[in-house]
Amino acid sequence: MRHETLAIPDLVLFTPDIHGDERGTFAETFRADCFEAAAGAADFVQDNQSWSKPAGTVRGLHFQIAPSAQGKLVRVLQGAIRDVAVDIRVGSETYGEHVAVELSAENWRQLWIPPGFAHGFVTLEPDTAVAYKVTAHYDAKAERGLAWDDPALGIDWGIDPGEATLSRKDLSWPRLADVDTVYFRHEGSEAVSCA
Ligand SMILES: Cc1cn([C@H]2C[C@H](O)[C@@H](COP(=O)(O)OP(=O)(O)O[C@H]3O[C@@H](C)C(=O)[C@@H](O)[C@H]3O)O2)c(=O)[nH]c1=O
Repeated sequence: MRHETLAIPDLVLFTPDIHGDERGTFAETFRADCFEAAAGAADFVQDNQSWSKPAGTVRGLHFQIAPSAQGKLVRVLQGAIRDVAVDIRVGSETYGEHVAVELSAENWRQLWIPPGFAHGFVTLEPDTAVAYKVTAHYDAKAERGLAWDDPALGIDWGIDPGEATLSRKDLSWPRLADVDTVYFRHEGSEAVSCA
């Protein structure tokens, strides 16, 4: 399992080693020891999976607030996504900035998004299945979101906004500047190397 930190260093991109033979492929998709060495300890308590029919489906931008704040380890089982994490930790040098990474069934990559980020993705292919582990249970009362097309966030989703497929809920989230509650504060953290 290889890993790299991204432009916002608390985000970690993992790439499993793929073993191929005449039958197909094998990969370790999660190693607690490697994860902890790269990103710090996390207690995953729930696995989620979504399937999106049309390409151009946008889910997000989502986060849960305390006491149900979630870290998420995201990967793609089928198809491809542009996965986006927005830093919403007040006091962070990268507050309001985001990282976008392509995750696909083909590249096997996984993105670790710790608590303190809003998360969303757009599907780049029809019939895309996304799986992710989370560090806190689903808590509908703690669900919050940001407008996916907030111009201040400057996210390039790679699609014509008129062609995006979104849930009604995801069309109603506020822009970041209109959120006047501090949900997360930045507390410095440091990624260490995976053995
Ligand atoms: C997220 C979630 C949803 N649900 C239910 C609520 C609802 O009836 C249905 C669909 O929920 P949503 O519309 O929120 O699903 P979705 O838009 O796919 O939500 C997900 O989006 C991505 C971007 C994330 O980051 C996730 O954490 C999660 O928020 O599933 C659960 O039962 N458990 C869960 O953990």
